Amino acid sequence: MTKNQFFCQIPKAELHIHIEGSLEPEMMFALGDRNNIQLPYKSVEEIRAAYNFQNLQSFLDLYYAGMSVLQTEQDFYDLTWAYMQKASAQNVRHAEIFFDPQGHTSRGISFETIHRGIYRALQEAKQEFGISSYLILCFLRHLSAESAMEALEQALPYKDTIPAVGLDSSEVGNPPSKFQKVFDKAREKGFRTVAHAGEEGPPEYIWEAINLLGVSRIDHGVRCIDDPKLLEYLIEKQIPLTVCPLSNIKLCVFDSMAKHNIKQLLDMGLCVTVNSDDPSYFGGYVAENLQEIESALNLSRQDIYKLVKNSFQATFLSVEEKQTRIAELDEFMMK
Ligand code: HPA
Ligand SMILES: [Zn+2]
Repeated sequence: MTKNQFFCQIPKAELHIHIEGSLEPEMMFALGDRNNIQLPYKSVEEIRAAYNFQNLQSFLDLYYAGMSVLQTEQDFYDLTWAYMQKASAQNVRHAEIFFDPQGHTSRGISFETIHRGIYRALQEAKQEFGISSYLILCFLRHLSAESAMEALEQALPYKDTIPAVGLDSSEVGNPPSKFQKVFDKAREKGFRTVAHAGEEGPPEYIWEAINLLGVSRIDHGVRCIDDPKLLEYLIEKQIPLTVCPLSNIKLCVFDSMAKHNIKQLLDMGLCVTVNSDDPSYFGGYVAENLQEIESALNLSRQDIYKLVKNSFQATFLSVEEKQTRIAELDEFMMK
């Protein structure tokens, strides 16, 4: 088995994927044509060439512009189905998938249209590929808390199909505390919570996500390294971090993969997991993320096993479901 085959075939979970960030340039063009939306690019190559980012915001500007081609239920279905096909090809057994409804409702698209398209693709992927999945509604933190509250209200009729809410978009200047009331209401309604924190923002934002938003996981969280007390807490409570290595390099969170701190965090005993974030924009799905860190950081087979096992442990699946998937992983490792 080649390395490439190993990383594709090892059974895994993905816990940090923005479905809108899986929009490949080819589909962006096709949907633009289908919906008569003019893109500021002449070709797929030109789109790929534009993906040179200096920081999170320079990426987000293109990410929100790219979303404009998503108009109909079928568009959301096609986007999600393409991701699930890719996930199946990389033996993702379970995915917890972010979507950004405010990025679409602000363009006049109904919550129902977005949800129906995405959810239908997830149900079909369960049937066809046996991949289980959960949806996580992300609030856009550059918008107001009132706007987030409105998105939460819109989601209530779909509560049974959206087990958790999260927080994404421009981090610095938009701390978790801004959304405390929204997250209080979400938890009261039975949603679990997660939040992007400590990607570009300081460790204090990670503390706020834990103490004010009651999160079960931190998305990114790599800047916890600057706060020894926080490291101790994350280790003791085994609060998972959904780390996205290729994203961190593309958005200049680290200068190079050799300087990424994921191996250090793993060795310290944190529950770190590997994920793709926005695979179309950052140049790789979850298997490529695993393979890149393996070679840049000299990871052992045991390190890879631990990272992948953590990914199942950190899901919102039941204890029994986790055990079943970890048994499948153990069987693969013994082959
Ligand atoms: O990595 C990210 N960080 C914050 N917001 C995002 N929205 C999509 N991807 C990201
Ligand atoms: Zn993200």
